Amino acid sequence: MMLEIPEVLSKHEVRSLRALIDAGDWVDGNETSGHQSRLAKNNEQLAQGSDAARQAGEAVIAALNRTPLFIAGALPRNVFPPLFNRYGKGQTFGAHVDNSIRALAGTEFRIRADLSCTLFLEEPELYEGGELVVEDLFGEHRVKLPAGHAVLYPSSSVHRVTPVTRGCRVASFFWMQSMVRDDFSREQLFRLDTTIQRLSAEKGGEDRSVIELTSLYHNLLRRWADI
Ligand SMILES: O=C(O)CCC(=O)C(=O)O
Ligand SMILES: [Fe+2]
Repeated sequence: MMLEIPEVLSKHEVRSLRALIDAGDWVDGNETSGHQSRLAKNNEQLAQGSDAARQAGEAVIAALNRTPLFIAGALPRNVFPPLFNRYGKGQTFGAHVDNSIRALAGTEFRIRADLSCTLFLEEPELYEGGELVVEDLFGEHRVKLPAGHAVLYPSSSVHRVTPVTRGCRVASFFWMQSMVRDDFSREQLFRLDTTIQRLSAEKGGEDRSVIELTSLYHNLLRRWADI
């Protein structure tokens, strides 16, 4: 499932985050690449482990944690510390698949990447190109969102970023392990969750159907979740 998540960050928060990361140290993006994606990747990344990256990453995590749509769609178990990238004119990231396992060098922390996320940090009218293109059985999905908005997509998908031909695309990107590993099951839970919320707004939380569906939601989550 692909899911757009609007307004993870307000415009004001985007500006503060940009001030922080723009002043940081940027290095060749291949620092975090797997073997195959190294061939396809041509961008820059905020130096991993730098103060700016750590502080900015914490701000992104805090914003995600207060975004109900993110929690409902991702059912996150562990989020890899967010990274930051930018693509100037001519830069691109060709078709690749994200590594299945992500480890944080020098620590015990590692996750199975179930979901990938791009949080856009530049307004779309300020650069040309730089679309995230995610492939699935239904075709190609092109995504370019306002600054502060994010998209979640399965880490199992082949995806790419089209060449930037004007301006500079800036984003935060990261991977997460979900409590529900299977993309199909997670999507059914998300659809059930949003239906319950809609029904509950119409009929109130005490409505018998709302109670039954909520029970179904939690019983399926109980069955499928690893925590
Ligand atoms: O820049 C993006 O939106 C995606 C980056 C990406 O696919 C990756 O780093 O694996
Ligand atoms: Fe990727």
